[in-house]
Amino acid sequence: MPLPYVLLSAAVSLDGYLDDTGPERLLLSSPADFDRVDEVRASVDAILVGAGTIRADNPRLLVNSAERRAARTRAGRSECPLKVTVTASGDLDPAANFWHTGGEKLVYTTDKGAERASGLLGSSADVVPLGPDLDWRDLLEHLHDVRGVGRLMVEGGGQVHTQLLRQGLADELQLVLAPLFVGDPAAPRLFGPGGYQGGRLRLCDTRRIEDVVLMRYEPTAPGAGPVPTAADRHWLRTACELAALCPPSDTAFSVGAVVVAADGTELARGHSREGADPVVHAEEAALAKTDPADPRLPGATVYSSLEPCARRASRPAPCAERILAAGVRRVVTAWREPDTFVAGADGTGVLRAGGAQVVVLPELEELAKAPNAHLLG
Ligand SMILES: NC(=O)C1=CN([C@@H]2O[C@H](COP(=O)(O)OP(=O)(O)OC[C@H]3O[C@@H](n4cnc5c(N)ncnc54)[C@H](OP(=O)(O)O)[C@@H]3O)[C@@H](O)[C@H]2O)C=CC1
Ligand SMILES: Nc1c(N[C@@H]2O[C@H](COP(=O)(O)O)[C@@H](O)[C@H]2O)[nH]c(=O)[nH]c1=O
Repeated sequence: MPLPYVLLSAAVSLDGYLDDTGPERLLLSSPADFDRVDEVRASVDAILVGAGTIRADNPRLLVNSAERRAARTRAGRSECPLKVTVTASGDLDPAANFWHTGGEKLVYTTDKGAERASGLLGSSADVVPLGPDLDWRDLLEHLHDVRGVGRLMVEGGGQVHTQLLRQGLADELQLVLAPLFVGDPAAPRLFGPGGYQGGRLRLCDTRRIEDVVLMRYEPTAPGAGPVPTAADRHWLRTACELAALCPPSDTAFSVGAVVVAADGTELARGHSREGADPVVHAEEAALAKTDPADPRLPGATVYSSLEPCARRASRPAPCAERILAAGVRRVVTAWREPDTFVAGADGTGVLRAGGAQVVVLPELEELAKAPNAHLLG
């Protein structure tokens, strides 16, 4: 199911704290950085904070620039993004600024929390119970499907950021490092203890903004099971984009593939008809660049814009078999093979019979098909 693009935004001290324990919100960003945050707010459909941040900061979470609000209105959007919070207790102060500024407000909670939140807030917000416990994926699906949110900015606090990152639901982290120390172990930290992705995140961008530094990171570690993560979507999109590099053909699909280790390290990438080989397939080209003895292959994921082939005339081994032979046991793809060249090709079936897991992301199917439009009639 498609989910919103989830952008985590936070500012931290040099010792990793989000705030101090004083009554006022600690300003970690510089003035120009707060303006950057305002620009990001103006670009999104919704902003989410945890109930802890509403209690601690009493935020308004508005687009502060009149020009940016006007630009949103001109584009047919609401002046300010939808404001969203999460609570299990339902214990929300009805006098908080959150409810009395900006446009629509939405509270995600549990069945139990909903009674309390609805009683306290009345008509100030839509209260949506998500069952006995709050599942983040359900929340994001609801935001996407019911509220039409394509891009979500999450402005903390630490509990919320930690859960979204650990559950593989964050597409991007925009982190600002501020040149000051908090030094109080009772203060809230950005990320709490627990299991995170192995390996390193990808550093996409850094920017000096007055005396703070903005770092943009993307999680890279593939998901571990049948449920796709934000990193899975990222890598599959990369595979789909690689297909644009294929020399054109009227007799074969244009496909891109990437092989990624469990810690998010890219092992190889390839595309159809790469180099001087007029018949090579994307997965075959990518796997040819890996070392068959690489101990990371059994834990790796192959991303392929089109389902790996099950039969082919041009070479003895189809890609589904090559993937199994390489020891890879997880494949993520956007598009099941149509009957255009091979009737009833079922690479997914071959892979599953060989013990590999195949995850299909239909939301990227159109992107995978785009360089093949001339073949699809
Ligand atoms: N420097 C920065 O960029 C930022 C700093 N901050 C700081 O962070 C601090 C607040 O962070 P923190 O204390 O971690 O609080 P959070 O804002 O992360 O909110 C935590 C609360 O959200 C609700 N919640 C979280 N996860 C779930 C779930 N899975 N199901 C249901 N409800 C859930 C709970 O509410 P309930 O208790 O009602 O059940 C929980 O207590 C403040 O001091 C604030 O100033 C915040 C944002 C940005
Ligand atoms: N302190 C801090 C942030 N805090 C965030 O800003 C929110 C308040 O925004 P507003 O309602 O516009 O005043 C607050 O609830 C929290 O999410 N953000 C940052 O980029 N940098 C900072 O240093």
